[in-house]
Amino acid sequence: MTTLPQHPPEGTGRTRPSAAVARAARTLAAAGVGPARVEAELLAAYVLGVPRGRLALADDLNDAQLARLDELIGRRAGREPLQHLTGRAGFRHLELAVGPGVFVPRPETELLAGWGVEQGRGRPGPLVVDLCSGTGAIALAVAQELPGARVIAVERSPAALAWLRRNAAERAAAGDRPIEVVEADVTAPDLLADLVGRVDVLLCNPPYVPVEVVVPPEVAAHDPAEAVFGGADGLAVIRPVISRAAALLRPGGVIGVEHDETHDVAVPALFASDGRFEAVTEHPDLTGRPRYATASRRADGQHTAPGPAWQTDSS
Ligand SMILES: C[S@@+](CC[C@H](N)C(=O)[O-])C[C@H]1O[C@@H](n2cnc3c(N)ncnc32)[C@H](O)[C@@H]1O
Repeated sequence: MTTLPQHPPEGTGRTRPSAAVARAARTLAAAGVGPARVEAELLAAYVLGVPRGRLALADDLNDAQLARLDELIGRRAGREPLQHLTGRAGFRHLELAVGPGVFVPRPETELLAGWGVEQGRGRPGPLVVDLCSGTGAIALAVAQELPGARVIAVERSPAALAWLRRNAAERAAAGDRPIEVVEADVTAPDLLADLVGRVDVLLCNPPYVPVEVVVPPEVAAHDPAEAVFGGADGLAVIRPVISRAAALLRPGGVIGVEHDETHDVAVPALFASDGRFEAVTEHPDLTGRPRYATASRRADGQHTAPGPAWQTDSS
């Protein structure tokens, strides 16, 4: 006969992970935070120091661990971002350090980074620039997935730069090719002056939410405003970035810019009307919402008359 292990009930110094997770999930669900079960599991796994997938096999929580989980669940119910509680955010194959003062990288941006990686393949020793780099998510993903690339990350915020430098150092210590960090305003007309006509792939996830838009509490209270809001129409950073990209890119070089889901016409139109780009394409994210626009610097390096045409990537 098989004897099942007996687990003591809560209040006796040990609590089964399943019981702790169930209670935590109820608290999060009541606060309207979610997916409650997933987040409860992630925080319980964090407290126990195990991967989420090993939670069912983990030891019971002792009183100190249970108290720690209760504290974290309370803060999450108060809308502190999950990634600030654990101090890490997953992005493609990376685990980045995050916290107050820096924008938490979002899953939808993984698509733009992946597009950049694909564009860099086949170009010998490509020069890749990540504007508005934040944690360095895009730059570091490219550096990891394109080991032959020279990658430059540009950021203005001192607080974000501290996280960016920390992540860059962590990844270099882990063996990835080091990236170069530049402190600069991406809207400056002379941005990266020594790279004019030399950049192969330029990627940018700028602040793009129109200032009047009401954002969720996690974003309003914990993402820096300068990382989120892009002026009255949301295009205040994108406009100068597109113009400067036309100077920085080599003929045939490419650019990808993430944008607000309401800008599926406005951003392609900015590329088309500049006259120095071709192959302007709008891309959806995994939920089907318009998410980023891409374009290629005209191979002849010349201007065209402003053109109206762009396409939508429906693949
Ligand atoms: C939406 S966050 C993107 C961060 C990161 N690239 C990512 O995808 O997670 C935008 C970033 O741009 C930075 N930023 C905003 N305006 C800037 C400017 N004019 N020059 C340089 N960086 C700027 C913010 O500090 C923030 O880190």
